[in-house]
Amino acid sequence: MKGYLHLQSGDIYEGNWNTNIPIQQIEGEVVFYTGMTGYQEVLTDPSYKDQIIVFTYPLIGNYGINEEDFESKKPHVAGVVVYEANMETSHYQAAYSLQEYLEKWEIPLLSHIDTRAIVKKIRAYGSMPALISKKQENSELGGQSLDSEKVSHVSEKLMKTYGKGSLHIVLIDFGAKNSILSSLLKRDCQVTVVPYNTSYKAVTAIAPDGVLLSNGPGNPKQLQDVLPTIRQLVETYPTLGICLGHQLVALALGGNTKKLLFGHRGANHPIKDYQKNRVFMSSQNHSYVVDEDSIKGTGLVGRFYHLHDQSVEGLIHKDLPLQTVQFHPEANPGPSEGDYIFDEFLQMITENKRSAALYA
Ligand SMILES: NC(=O)CC[C@H](N)C(=O)O
Repeated sequence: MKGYLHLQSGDIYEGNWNTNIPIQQIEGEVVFYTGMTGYQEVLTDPSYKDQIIVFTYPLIGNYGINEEDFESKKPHVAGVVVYEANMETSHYQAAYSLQEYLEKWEIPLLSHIDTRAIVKKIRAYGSMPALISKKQENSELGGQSLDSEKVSHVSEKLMKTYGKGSLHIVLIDFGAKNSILSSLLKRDCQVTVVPYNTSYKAVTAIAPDGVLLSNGPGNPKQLQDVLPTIRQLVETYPTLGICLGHQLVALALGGNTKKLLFGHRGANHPIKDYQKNRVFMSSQNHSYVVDEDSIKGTGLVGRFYHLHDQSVEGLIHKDLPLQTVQFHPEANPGPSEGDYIFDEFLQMITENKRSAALYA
């Protein structure tokens, strides 16, 4: 049957409604992802919560969905728009086709939509509220607040410890991707994942060697309540902030964030690391960025910048063992060239322990 994508700009795109689900219509913020592969990781990355994702690569679903590459327990996107959806799969690990997986979770999949036209629209007007509907007329857009707080819906509710490694990291879960946990576990860490609103006192009771603030959905300014805790944590423990975690560190130390017109979502975003004087490709998924002018006087200094728009892609601190990145060093999907950030984080912790022992 036919299905329609209604944009807030008034444009309506006709395509095929592929999923056999009871839902007639869903609302979300429409954004686009430019990577050729990695749709399984994108669908299950909690940072995409409530977004309608347009895949720009024209053939999605070829290798199906497997049991291994999930970034969380379920998909978080509101809806999926593609040009051609492969309804069969061709991969020895495939457990579901794209269509079967989205049906299981009652997520609409629209295909044969002119995705290039939509991307041009989003690039001109920005990411905007949209509807996927079985109806062509009468779109009622904007009923649900798209800027609502989303982290509390995706963060784990209970603490849990993984691994037996030599350094103990507290991973604050704002909607963390599994790959962040596995990036630490494979580097000989023990990791305690804690809910996003865990108090400073509760973290100190765990006595970790370092703290990692995870990625997560929505506008960082919706999370004012956690900023005092983050400030205390970065003043106490070596800290790494990834994506939303990076934005929250900037806010906690007095900086500001702003929304990009259409964000960065893809697997080939070029970053310059001014400390190492090198350029590498990164995996990205964000709408918000730290405002460069706002970090003056906070102690934070820009280290990584995006080569397309010169936006801030990572910070270090003048005095504290604190580092943050806007891109995804854990990748998945995407190139893993930025994964030296995890090695630097663990090195920072080891050095911090050494100097603490020296002055004890
Ligand atoms: N991947 C993330 O952590 C995204 C951070 C934030 N929700 C943004 O869109 O900018």
